[in-house]
Amino acid sequence: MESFLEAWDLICSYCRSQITEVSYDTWFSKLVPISLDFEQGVAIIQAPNEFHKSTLERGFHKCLNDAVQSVFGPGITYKLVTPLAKKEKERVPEDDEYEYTFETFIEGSSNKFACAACRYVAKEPAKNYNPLFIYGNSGLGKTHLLNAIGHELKKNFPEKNIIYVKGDQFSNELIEAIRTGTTPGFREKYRKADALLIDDIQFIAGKESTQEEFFHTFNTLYESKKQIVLTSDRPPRDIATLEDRLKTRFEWGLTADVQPPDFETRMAIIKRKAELVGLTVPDSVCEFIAVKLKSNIRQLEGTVKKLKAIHLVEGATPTINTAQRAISDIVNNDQPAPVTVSKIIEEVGRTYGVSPEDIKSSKRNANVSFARQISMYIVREITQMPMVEIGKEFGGRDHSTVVYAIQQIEEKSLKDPVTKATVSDIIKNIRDR
Ligand SMILES: Nc1ncnc2c1ncn2[C@@H]1O[C@H](COP(=O)(O)OP(=O)(O)OP(=O)(O)O)[C@@H](O)[C@H]1O
Repeated sequence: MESFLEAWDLICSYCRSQITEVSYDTWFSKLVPISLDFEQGVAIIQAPNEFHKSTLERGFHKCLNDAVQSVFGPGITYKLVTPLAKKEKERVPEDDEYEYTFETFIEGSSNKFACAACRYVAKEPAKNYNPLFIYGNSGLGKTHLLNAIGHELKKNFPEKNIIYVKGDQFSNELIEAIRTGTTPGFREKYRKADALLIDDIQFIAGKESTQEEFFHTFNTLYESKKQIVLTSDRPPRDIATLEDRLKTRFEWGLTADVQPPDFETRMAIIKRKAELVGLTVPDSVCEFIAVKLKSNIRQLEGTVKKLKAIHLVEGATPTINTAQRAISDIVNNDQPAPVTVSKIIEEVGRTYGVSPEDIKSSKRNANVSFARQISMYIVREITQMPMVEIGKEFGGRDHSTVVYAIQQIEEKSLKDPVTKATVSDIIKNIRDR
């Protein structure tokens, strides 16, 4: 027997003989053998999701364990893992995951300036570059750099209180604090930070109370000489619905951008990522990937991980062919998820502090009606759905209500630049997510 994949057929046959066909098809047919570690005595098997994994562990542990031992002998057990969620927001360390530190960050001309600024801030917080504002397109390393600052600050100043938070998480926490009457606690938490690192600050734009709260948090921290680092997909002046007083403040310190990496940097990243997952990739294959994927480091990394998975399952050394396969998988998986009406309603609701249920309800309070009209307008704008269908999505409303709502927003956008900018920001947020 040459590979885990061949042994896997035997494990499957064993399981099939122990349980019903329906159970087998439902729970076992979607499992993927990942690797076998004789030293640790464990066979790693991938389940499609957490629900699948826990059902197997609860209901079929004995069957799977017996199957693994009948093939590999006693002493070998199994471990179920699930794939990492796409564009995962909270980092979950996995076996082949590495920390987001300066050591694992590859520098090149496209990010040299931003990286130097981050290193400086981690060494000399709140000295010269406060706030530090890093911006650039998706997948170019902003989150990585922000976390690297966090790690380094912790190392250099273990006693300091360093807070890392996403822009939308800050906003959600504030909404929850207002709902539960715990805003003093919320304020205290953020205003007591020695360094506040906020990822994707653009998500607070257009949200009135979040911006108001953040304005005061910013002032308190800035005046008491605490470091603030922000990341965004755009420079402050291009965040349309960000209040002017925040835009100005964000530009008080240093603004640095990260650009797509050049060829040499892409090559270095591919090689380093391969090294980190313990995979040898021939130079010709690295070059092939670097020529194909130019604008997103997340995709470079995904391709290397995919090559590693192919290597583990098929035992194949990476070739141009396998790289081609890995790239098309990654690029296809990286396509944005289709925009749904619920996603639009959710984003509008978040911006205006109205719940999605209220937007779809028959409530007529001014703020709810306005959020509903905006939602209808954006649904039409993004999906081009027929008016009748849009009406159905909003609690079975008549198509004339939708026509009226769209007219209202069109007129208001012409007269009121804030509405216009808010709508375009919401659309951008929805498309970027
Ligand atoms: N210069 C680099 N060296 C090594 N790894 C990098 C580099 N740039 C990005 N990466 C890796 O690429 C992946 C995506 O990077 P990251 O999440 O930091 O991007 P981002 O700019 O924050 O994207 P988004 O705006 O979509 O959140 C991460 O796994 C990160 O480690």
